[in-house]
Amino acid sequence: MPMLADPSTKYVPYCEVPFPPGYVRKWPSKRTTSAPRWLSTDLRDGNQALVNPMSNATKLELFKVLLGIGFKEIEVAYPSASELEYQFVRSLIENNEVPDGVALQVITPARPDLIKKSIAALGGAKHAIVHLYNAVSPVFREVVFRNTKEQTIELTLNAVRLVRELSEAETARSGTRFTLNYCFETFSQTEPEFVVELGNRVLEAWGKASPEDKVIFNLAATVECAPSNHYADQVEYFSTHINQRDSVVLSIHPHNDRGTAVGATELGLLAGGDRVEGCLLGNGERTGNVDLITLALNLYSQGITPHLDFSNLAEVVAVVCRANEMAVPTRYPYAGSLVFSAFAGTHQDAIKKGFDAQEQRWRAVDQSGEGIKSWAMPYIPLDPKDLGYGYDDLIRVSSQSGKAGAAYVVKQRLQLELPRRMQVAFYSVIQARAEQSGKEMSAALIESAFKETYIIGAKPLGRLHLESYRLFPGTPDGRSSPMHEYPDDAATLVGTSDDPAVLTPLHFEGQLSVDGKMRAIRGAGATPVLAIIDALRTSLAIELVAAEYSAHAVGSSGKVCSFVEMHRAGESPSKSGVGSVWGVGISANVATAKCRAVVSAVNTLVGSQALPPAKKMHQRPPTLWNWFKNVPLRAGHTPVSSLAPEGGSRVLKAES
Ligand SMILES: CC(=O)SCCNC(=O)CCNC(=O)[C@H](O)C(C)(C)COP(=O)(O)OP(=O)(O)OC[C@H]1O[C@@H](n2cnc3c(N)ncnc32)[C@H](O)[C@@H]1OP(=O)(O)O
Ligand SMILES: CC(C)C(=O)C(=O)O
Ligand SMILES: [Mg+2]
Repeated sequence: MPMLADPSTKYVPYCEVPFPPGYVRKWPSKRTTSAPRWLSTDLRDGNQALVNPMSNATKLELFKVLLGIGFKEIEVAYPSASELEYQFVRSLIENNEVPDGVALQVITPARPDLIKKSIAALGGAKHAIVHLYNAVSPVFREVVFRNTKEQTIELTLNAVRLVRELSEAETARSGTRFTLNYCFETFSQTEPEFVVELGNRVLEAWGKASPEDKVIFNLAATVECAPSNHYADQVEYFSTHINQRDSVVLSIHPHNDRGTAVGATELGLLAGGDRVEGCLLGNGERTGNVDLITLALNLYSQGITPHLDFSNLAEVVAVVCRANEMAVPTRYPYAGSLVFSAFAGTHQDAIKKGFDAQEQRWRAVDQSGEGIKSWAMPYIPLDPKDLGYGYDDLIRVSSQSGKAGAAYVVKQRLQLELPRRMQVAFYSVIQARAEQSGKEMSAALIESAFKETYIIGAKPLGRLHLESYRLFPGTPDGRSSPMHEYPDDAATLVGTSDDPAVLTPLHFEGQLSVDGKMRAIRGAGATPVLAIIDALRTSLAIELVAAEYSAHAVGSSGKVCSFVEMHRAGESPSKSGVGSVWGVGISANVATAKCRAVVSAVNTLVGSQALPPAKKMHQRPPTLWNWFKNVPLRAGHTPVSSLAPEGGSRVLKAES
């Protein structure tokens, strides 16, 4: 059957709440400033909707999780539904499973036999809440109960009187304190004036509501049939018309048929609701009850303590899913596996910038001792760490991602802060691989792509590999110059001492493996970078230019990472970096990091290009090399820099 061209021929919209003309609603201008009372009905409303209701062992496990989260009111059963349900309540009481300060709630329909059974189940509890319900809307009155309004009131009051009588007898017998929670089932579809009339009659029949011993009225949106503002109007109407308002608690019990149970609850609380009944992850009949996790964390992210602890949300989710044989959609608020992950490039860029800025802000707070370390993160409303998640999955890279995403992963995994132009270059590597595979580039894949691209690793990966080297001041014939230490490593960190003007000319000699064959290279320059470039130019017959250079310490590892952007002489790269390549070098020694970075870049530059054979002069160890090998180290003098492949040194102890 096709959908109707005019659905109004079939569906009747909701009726307005009968506020007097000119009435100014209070709820729209209110603001939530504290958490409501919470009632978990996972073990009743949630359980009754399951394909396979929970065993009592599972119910007990979930009950303990609910206690751990901090619930003080828990609806544990529908004791008249089955012997198992009844026994569950008895076992909680008899086995002392209920801590002080926690109230057990059970539900019962307004039928004498079932009320009796329910109250009997509660005997011996410290604090019990009898949740009595009957549906009151026109369609239920007419179709299900075939009752007039008066008969509906009569049915309700008889049940209330019976609850009072039996509960008082039980109090006398076992000392259990009882509270009445009367539920207008289908409240949200019932005439507001009738609900108020019925509520006032319930208060009369109960006869003992007081500010110290309040009656709870459950305003159930048994079926969500209208927008959330309408529910708020209904709650405000009830809240402002019911007698003895200071002696009643308004409980909000929304279902999610229109997908707006959370919004309805939040507005219902503004409108006068004091207490919320719902389930973890919104389990329950049809589209479920309102989700208490979402509600609590919505409050939390507004700086309001919910008095519910979800600091290990994944564990709670696992238990709830197992108990209910359900799965959480990946996009589910707070609990879904993807809700703290960004795939889209602009989101990743904003998050990366957000973290950088936040780090600075928080450092300033630490240093000054003033202000708060407030969370202000683009796209992420709540710190995932507060829920027990890490930041590992925050940025996930696919072909929809941009440079910032890959750069973030490199920073997370390798503690390397890529220069902006290098981010662009590395992004093109990742983009190509992502497009080729059509799949996500996991953090591990990004890390290995980075290492492959920039030839970082324990084993020589590229065609060129610097096996060992010496840097020393003076020229190749400067054997008369005494060896001395290169200016303090720390001073070379940001490249200022790479200024040729302030440095003594340096000579570079090294052993370079080219396509697996070792050759000696040498050159001279005002800085380590220029000196090794000169050596490579001579040996490989490539005119090279270093365009951009930077370095930073690698976390607290004691190592330094150098980045160098290079291109062939005569080819100037575009602003976006087309025409240049990047190299990366990491070492405890700054000069070594620089040399490695240059070799890393040159590896990419040469690609598969044929390289000239080693020049004869380099096929034997150069004179100066021999001189170095034989000269005894003078006390207080150490080699300027030396490098060997990780895992062993050919010549001198490695400093890498
Ligand atoms: C919106 C909610 O979540 S309400 C809670 C719903 N939860 C459950 O129903 C789970 C447990 N329920 C059960 O185990 C059973 O339905 C029982 C034990 C309560 C009743 O079982 P039965 O006696 O076999 O009745 P059954 O469920 O078939 O029908 C309900 C009867 O109770 C009446 N009824 C329904 N709700 C109520 C109520 N709140 N108060 C009084 N009578 C009610 C119906 O009109 C119907 O009466 P009828 O037989 O005279 O026509
Ligand atoms: C019976 C009540 C409490 C209920 O679960 C509902 O109306 O949804
Ligand atoms: Mg319900």
